[in-house]
Amino acid sequence: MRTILITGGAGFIGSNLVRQLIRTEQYRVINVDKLTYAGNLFSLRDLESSPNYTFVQGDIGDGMLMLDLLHRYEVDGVMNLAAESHVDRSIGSPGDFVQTNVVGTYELLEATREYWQSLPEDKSASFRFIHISTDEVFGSLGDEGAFTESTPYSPNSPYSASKASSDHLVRAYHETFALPTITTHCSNNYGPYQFPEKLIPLIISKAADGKPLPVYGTGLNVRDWLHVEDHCTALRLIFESGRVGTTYNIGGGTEKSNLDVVHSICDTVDRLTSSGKKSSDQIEFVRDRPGHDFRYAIDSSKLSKELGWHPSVSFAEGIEATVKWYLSNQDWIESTRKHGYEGQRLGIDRNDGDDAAVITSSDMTDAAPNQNEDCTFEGVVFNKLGKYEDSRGWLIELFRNDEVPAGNEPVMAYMSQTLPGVSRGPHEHVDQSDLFGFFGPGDFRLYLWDSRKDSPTFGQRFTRIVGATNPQSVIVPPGVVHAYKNISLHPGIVFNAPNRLYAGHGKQEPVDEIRHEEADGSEYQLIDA
Ligand SMILES: Cc1cn([C@H]2C[C@H](O)[C@@H](COP(=O)(O)OP(=O)(O)O[C@H]3O[C@H](C)C(=O)[C@H](O)[C@H]3O)O2)c(=O)[nH]c1=O
Repeated sequence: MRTILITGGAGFIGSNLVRQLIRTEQYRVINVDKLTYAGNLFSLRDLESSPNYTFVQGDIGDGMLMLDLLHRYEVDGVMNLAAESHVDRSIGSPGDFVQTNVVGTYELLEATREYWQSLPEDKSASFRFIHISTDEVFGSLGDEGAFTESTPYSPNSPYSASKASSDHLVRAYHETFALPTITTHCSNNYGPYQFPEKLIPLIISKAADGKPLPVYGTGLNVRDWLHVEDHCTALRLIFESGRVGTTYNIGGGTEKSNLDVVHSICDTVDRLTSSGKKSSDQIEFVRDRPGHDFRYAIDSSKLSKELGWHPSVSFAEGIEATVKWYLSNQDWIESTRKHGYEGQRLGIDRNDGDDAAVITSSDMTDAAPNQNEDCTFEGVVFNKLGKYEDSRGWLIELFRNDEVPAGNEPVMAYMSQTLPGVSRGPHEHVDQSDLFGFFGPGDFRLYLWDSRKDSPTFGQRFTRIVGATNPQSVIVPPGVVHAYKNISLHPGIVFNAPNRLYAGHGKQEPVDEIRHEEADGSEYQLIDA
């Protein structure tokens, strides 16, 4: 039995690979994963009791930990799947990609080199370092042709540039130190356990929930779809018999335009849910991804000739099984939400430079149906916050007492930071009105409920996305229950200037707050739509 250290084994491809390797009963797997937003131990709960499976939480950038694990478990090979992998996120926060994909791979290579050089000859000869990369390092194709192993690198996104950099490091460690490395380049994977920010799981979830289906640009961009199970089989074969110092392309041989993929998903969702609706009516063409590669296609003939690998799952079977899996694994989808991602658009040009999660107007409609409607609750006043920018930075006027409606003039001010996915409230005040400022960093979903029995809008709810992408102030009068949740990927800031002192003069009086957070069966639930 060989022991493999899999990095990123709690991610999409990683967790499928861990499961496949354990199933063969020929491997012991040490899974080291940092558990970022995309790493999910829920994906591997069926393996928790397996004697051949060990999980360690850790970062590939922690070279000491990597070295310790390699020695402690007497590892026979490394398969490096730890990576930041979402192109849209790399537009908002390229630094995370450089850190994990470039610096992390370097630290892992260094630890592996030191360990490998300490091995006895027989063990060092059979040792392998497999680096899992992407076809995106080759850039974009026109209408014709396919990427081969000799296609020159031409990465277009911070994501693909960071993967290309890591590929070069891996190659250099082979050329310079003779570390037995192999690099693989795969096309777009799909299948179970894929984080629902990627096209296929995103569209399945939104189609099933009756939400708008965002298609970037014209929808004519082409991807070559590879079922994750086929990808993992190829990785296993390459680990066992691949030629050291070379690279292998792994593609599904299934080129499809994004629009075709979305239509296939819609048809499958409609058939499987027997809803009688036509999900494709929900398709919305939205602003294109910056630097959007037009077409990817992979020539896997080297892998087929040398190792006899061929994809075995057709797109028709694969998409049917994948849609079924997502429809019947709602608990897994829920488990991905704890880091605050709820299907919002990522990766549009940043408009104020402070947040990766940037939401377009179409997402706002999607996430909060009344985004563009006025709030009709008496006394609730929204105000768009203007940002004055110059070469030094920006300035926002949060309120002016010559503009604040009489009776709401602030007497104190404070700011709070709220972590991604975390909410504050719901609560209300008997006497106090709040004057909130949401201007970033962070985007918040603000919830208001009118609980004033004598109000014409009594019992109604209003939600709006406010913050970095939609800077707004809002006055919330007494009797209006309010809550907000940070729906972005970074800590967010909220300003508040109430018209009453917290706990009164000298903090000697009762706090004016009716809290509904803990109330059982409360009507004030933070439900998104
Ligand atoms: C999320 C989303 C995507 N798209 C388009 C953008 C692409 O043309 C296509 C697939 O997008 P996705 O982000 O799922 O995947 P790629 O950008 O092709 O990259 C993926 O495949 C390679 C190999 C990797 O290496 C990446 O790690 C992996 O994320 O659908 C939309 O039209 N709407 C959407 O909401």
